[in-house]
Amino acid sequence: MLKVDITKTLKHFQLTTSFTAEAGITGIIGPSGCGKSVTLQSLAGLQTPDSGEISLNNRPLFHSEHGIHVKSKDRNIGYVFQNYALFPHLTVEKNIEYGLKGRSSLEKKQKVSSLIKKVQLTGYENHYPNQLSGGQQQRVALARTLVTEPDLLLLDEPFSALDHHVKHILEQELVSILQENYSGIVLLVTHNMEEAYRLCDQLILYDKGQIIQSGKKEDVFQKPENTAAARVIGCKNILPVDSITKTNGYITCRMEGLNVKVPSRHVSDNTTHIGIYSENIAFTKEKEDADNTYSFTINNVVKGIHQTDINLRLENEIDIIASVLNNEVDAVWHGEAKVELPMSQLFLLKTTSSSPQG
Ligand SMILES: Nc1ncnc2c1ncn2[C@@H]1O[C@H](COP(=O)(O)OP(=O)(O)OP(=O)(O)O)[C@@H](O)[C@H]1O
Repeated sequence: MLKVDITKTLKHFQLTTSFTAEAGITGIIGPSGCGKSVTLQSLAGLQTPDSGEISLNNRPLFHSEHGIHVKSKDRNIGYVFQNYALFPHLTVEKNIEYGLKGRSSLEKKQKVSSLIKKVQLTGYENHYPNQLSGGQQQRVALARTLVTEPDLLLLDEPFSALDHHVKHILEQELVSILQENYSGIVLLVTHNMEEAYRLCDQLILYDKGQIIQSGKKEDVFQKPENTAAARVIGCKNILPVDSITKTNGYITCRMEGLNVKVPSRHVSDNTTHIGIYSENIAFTKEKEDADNTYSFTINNVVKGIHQTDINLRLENEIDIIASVLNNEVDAVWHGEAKVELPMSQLFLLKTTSSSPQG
């Protein structure tokens, strides 16, 4: 198990992070510059926290009070960087072999050739990095790390340098390479929500150097707890609540004169906002006076390849964004539909100290 509890003063804020991670893929997600890479670098021993402790499988790697700071090379942690950082003057084989310095020639040969097979680079042993595609370079970087049999594998935006169309394939490749060849702990840094959801088991959400939520990925995406977490996971509608009334079985949130009903099991004393994914907003003709159903006008429409974002103004002048499939846009535009905020899709949020109001 990895245990982390560290602080480090950065340029614009203090990184204060405390979490544990077990075997499987744990994703660290958050906006650009929120401290994700500094966290990985601190684990790898490339940056030194100001205080706190880090241990891996009960072995202390860093402890500010006990003066422990295990050198980077002695931590048994593998690190795959954003740009793979392969040695340009070394062949695929030599790049992978690099991590095995000091081992016998026979061991090196066996381990390298086994890894080359596993990451499907047979035939490329004598190629140089600039003769490989982005995906092949990524596999060399992964092989170079896995060959050292690390206890912890750090992946910092491993897909950011790749074209969109190969990303999906390589993601699945990465998952199957890891499933077949690695049983340790993986920390994956990304700011791509879809990627995080597809690849990770557990998630840690960051904002300005703080953990704002963590847990099983399904829970984090389905039940964001605060406005900052909702923003990080890509919720486009985070609406301020003026007051809350509890009634039997549900609560009523008042927003600028509009009543929104929410199941009471979600209630929390310090709720400040309601959130709903734009994809979960519904349009309805039948339920004229149904709960959470409102008239609207359309402010503007942004058409994507498959999906359109419709910026709506509700009857009380609150603006929300609804995402609909392109072939459903006409029905919304020309119909006499009302917009519905389905009760089961709403979540109540509190404001965290690190998240801006509104
Ligand atoms: N040693 C350091 N001392 C002070 N500030 C630092 C140090 N290292 C990094 N920073 C700053 O800390 C902030 C967080 O950087 P970090 O690279 O961890 O962000 P990130 O979340 O990984 O961002 P991105 O997603 O863009 O890679 C940045 O403003 C960076 O300039």
